[in-house]
Amino acid sequence: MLEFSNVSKSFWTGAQRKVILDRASFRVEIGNSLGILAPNGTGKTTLINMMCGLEKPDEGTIRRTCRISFPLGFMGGVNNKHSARENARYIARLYQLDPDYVEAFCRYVCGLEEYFDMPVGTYSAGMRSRFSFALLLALEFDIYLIDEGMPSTTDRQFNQRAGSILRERLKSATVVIVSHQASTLEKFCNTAAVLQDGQLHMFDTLDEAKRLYDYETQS
Ligand SMILES: Nc1ncnc2c1ncn2[C@@H]1O[C@H](COP(=O)(O)OP(=O)(O)OP(=O)(O)O)[C@@H](O)[C@H]1O
Repeated sequence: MLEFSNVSKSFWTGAQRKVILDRASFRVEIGNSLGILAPNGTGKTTLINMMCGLEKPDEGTIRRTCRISFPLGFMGGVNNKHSARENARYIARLYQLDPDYVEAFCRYVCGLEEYFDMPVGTYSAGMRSRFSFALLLALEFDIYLIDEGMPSTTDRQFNQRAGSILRERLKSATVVIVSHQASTLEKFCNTAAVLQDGQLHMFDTLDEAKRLYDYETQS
């Protein structure tokens, strides 16, 4: 379970205070995937970062009673000077997993061939996103955090391989996706919310959330 209680977060821009969350309370239960709709620039990334602990709230408490992933695409834990192989083995040790397994899994999923043994700093953006996606799938979490949908890579084989592993994983895992468009949430979420003026409005269905979101973004 992931729980926000009276959480507030804002940024001072020099000219004004940008409010992201204003005493927001909500809970994500395991088995109940949540999609959050919010327009660009309103705080989706900040919210996801608070969920996994990359960003601290100004006030309130965030309780995590299960394994919560880093956001899909996050490369903060990856060292560019080291190869995917070295990074995969190092991160496996941090998570107390078998380095041989994590290395073999990532090598198979991301299909980087000889680049898997070359420094991550030499990778293209698409190769980096394949590696970070493979790493996320190798680590097994209870709740997966996804910012704006899947990484878009042009490698069809990778998309098929990673997509089918993710679909399998999501049968037993829970996902929180933040996006500015409802179509990204449709495939994965049972419940939905709209982030608006610092409040997270929760709905039982995506259709209900869409009605508020469409009304707000079109008015
Ligand atoms: N450290 C910071 N200092 C000041 N302002 C910040 C900081 N981090 C984020 N912001 C501002 O807070 C707002 C929300 O940022 P955030 O990246 O969470 O939004 P987002 O909804 O994910 O945006 P996008 O959809 O464009 O990716 C933006 O206006 C951003 O400029």
